[in-house]
Amino acid sequence: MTSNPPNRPLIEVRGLHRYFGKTKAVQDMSFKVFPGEVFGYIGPNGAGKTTSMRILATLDEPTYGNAFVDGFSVVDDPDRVRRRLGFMPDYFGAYQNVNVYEYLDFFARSYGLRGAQRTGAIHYVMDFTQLDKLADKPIDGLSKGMKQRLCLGRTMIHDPAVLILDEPAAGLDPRARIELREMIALLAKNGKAVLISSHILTELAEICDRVGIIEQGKLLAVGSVDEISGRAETISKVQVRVLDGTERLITWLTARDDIADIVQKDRGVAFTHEGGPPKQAELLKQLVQAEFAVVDFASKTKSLEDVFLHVTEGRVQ
Ligand SMILES: Nc1ncnc2c1ncn2[C@@H]1O[C@H](COP(=O)(O)OP(=O)(O)OP(=O)(O)O)[C@@H](O)[C@H]1O
Repeated sequence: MTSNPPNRPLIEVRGLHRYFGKTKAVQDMSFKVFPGEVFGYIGPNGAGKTTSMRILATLDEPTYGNAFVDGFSVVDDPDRVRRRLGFMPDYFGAYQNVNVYEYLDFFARSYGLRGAQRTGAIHYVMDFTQLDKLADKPIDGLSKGMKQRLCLGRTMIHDPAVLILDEPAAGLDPRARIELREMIALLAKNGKAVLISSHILTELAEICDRVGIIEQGKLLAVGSVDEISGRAETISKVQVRVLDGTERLITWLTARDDIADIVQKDRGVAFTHEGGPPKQAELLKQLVQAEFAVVDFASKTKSLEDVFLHVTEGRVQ
C-alpha cells in the first residue's frame, strides 16, 4: 500500500519530448496518474508508447520536459524513481537453467532485499501470480501466460507504488488475459498507479479508469472510455428499414443536412447521422410523422476501435 494522498499523482508527465534525429517520438506529452488508478495508453505501432514508458522507467532521457514518479524527477532523481517503480517490458529475455524461484530471487537481490524480507517478497509474489506450485520449474519451459505472470511478479518484487506495463497482454489467450486483468485490478485496489499500454483497444476498455489516445508522439485525448466515446459519438451509424417506399426514404434523407453516406443495404438504408441518442430519437419521430412504415431502426454506438479511428484518423508515423 502506498501512503501517497489520493489527490497527489504517483505519475506526472510534464511537457515531455523525445526526439530521435528527425523522428519526434514523443511531443509535448502531459498527463497524471493517481494512486489506485489504471491508466491505459492506446496507440498504433510507433506512436511513442514504449519511448515514453522507457523515460518513466529511467531507461532513457527526455529531449525536453520532465516526468515524476511519486514526486521524484526521472531526470534528477533516477535512483529514487527506480525504487518506487516497476517496469515490465514488452519482451521476456531468454534465461537458461534458471527456475522460477531463482529468477525472482535474483531480482529481489538486485533490489537489495535481504533475509526474511527477501523470502517474504518472493513468496508474496509467487502467491499473487499463482506461480507457487511452479517454484522449481525452469523458466524456459513456461508457457507464454506463465512467463507473463513471472514477468509481472518480477516487476512487483520490491513492492513499487507505480507499475508500468508495456503490452502485457500481447500474445496471451483469452483466459490468461482475464487472469492478467484481475491481477492488475487487484494491484490498483492496493493503491498502486498502473500505466498499461496496448493496441488491443477493447482489452483496455474494461480495465482502465482512464485512457490516453496517443499517436505520432502526441496525446490526442485523455479521459474515461465513456468520455472519449461521448466526444466521438456525435456521428452515429444508423440503419432504417421501411415496409415500402425505400426510394422515397432515400430522397427524404438526402434532403437533410444532418445525414450523409446514404447507402441501400440489406433491404434497408444505412447512413451516418450527426448527433447522439436524443437526436436519433427525434429522427425516428420525424420518420414516423412523415408516414414511413418503419419496421427497423438500429443505431450503432461506436466501439472503442471506432473512437480510436475517429480520434486518430488512422495516421501512423
Ligand atoms: N532508439 C531509437 N532510435 C531511433 N528511433 C526510435 C528509437 N526508439 C524509438 N524510435 C522511433 O520512435 C517512434 C516511437 O516508437 P515507440 O517504440 O515508442 O512506439 P510504440 O508506440 O511503443 O510502438 P509499438 O506498439 O510498435 O511498440 C517510432 O517512430 C520509432 O521508430
